[in-house]
Amino acid sequence: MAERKKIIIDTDPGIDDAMAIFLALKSPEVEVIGLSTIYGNVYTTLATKNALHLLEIAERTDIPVAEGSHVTINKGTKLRIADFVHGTDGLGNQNFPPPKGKPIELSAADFLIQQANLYPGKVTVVALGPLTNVALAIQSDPSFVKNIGQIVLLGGAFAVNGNVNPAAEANIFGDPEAADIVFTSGADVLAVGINVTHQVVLTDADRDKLAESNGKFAQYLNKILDVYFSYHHDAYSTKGVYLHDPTALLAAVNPSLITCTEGAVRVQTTGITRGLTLFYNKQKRFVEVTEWSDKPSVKVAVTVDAPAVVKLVMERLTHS
Ligand SMILES: O=c1[nH]cnc2c1ncn2[C@@H]1O[C@H](CO)[C@@H](O)[C@H]1O
Repeated sequence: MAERKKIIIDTDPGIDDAMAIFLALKSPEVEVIGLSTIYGNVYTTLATKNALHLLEIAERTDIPVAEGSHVTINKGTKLRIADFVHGTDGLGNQNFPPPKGKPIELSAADFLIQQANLYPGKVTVVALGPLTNVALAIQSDPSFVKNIGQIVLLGGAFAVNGNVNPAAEANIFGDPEAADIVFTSGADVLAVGINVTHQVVLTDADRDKLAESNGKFAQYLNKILDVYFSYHHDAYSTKGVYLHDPTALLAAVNPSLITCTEGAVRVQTTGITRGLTLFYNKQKRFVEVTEWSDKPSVKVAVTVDAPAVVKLVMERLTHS
């Protein structure tokens, strides 16, 4: 059997994060070597508690959790927390007991650096929240960009409206400066934006199937999904929920589920379009030097085999 891809999930759990984490643990193609935490759907302290809790539910307390930044890369403390999407506890207002485990001593950024150094070119970071930890790793270790295998990130709204406002998607909006550092770093980056994840819908009928399954993960997710479904029913006119984090995770597990284009991405950091991701396809040679001119290319997902993603999510989460 081929060597399993080592992944670290940088996460802000979060209902769809919980799905992605369980999915990763049920994916034989990958080995989860750690979770690192970040604010976004919840504050970082709660993200760490939730990450530990989810590993306890999965009986995988052998996997280390590294706590990430509590502030943005520019030390900003006015964070935008999406508790209205995930519940105040981030996990569908279920009042789970606190986890028994503790995070490791290393910070998330130092953990990412350590693991990239330990397995050069072999570690994929699947970043499911704002990109502060990844940007900190890039800033504090000049060899991180070379040592990290790939950064697969859920973020951006490429040529479509955002979900925070018409310009910005939530993870990029959470720390636009960090996102711009990651996109322009020269690392092997694959961005999966909401232009793609909005095509991947878990329907009410799928959820009924989860409810009927005796699987441990299916039962757990069925409970926490209520809040996520209500939010989607209110905010969008879809009959179901968007599978943001599971889609990004599966793009890392099996890249053939998506197609990509390549070019330079910059992030707007000021004004009413703060958090906007702007992709340049490098087709036209502009007369002027632009803010994109000398920037390395990244991959941006453009299509997804949505039925295949939903099928994998259902299969792997029901048979547990
Ligand atoms: O309307 C929203 N506002 C803020 N965050 C959202 C919204 N919808 C989903 N997410 C969360 O942000 C990421 C995708 O952008 C996902 O992690 C999702 O859970």
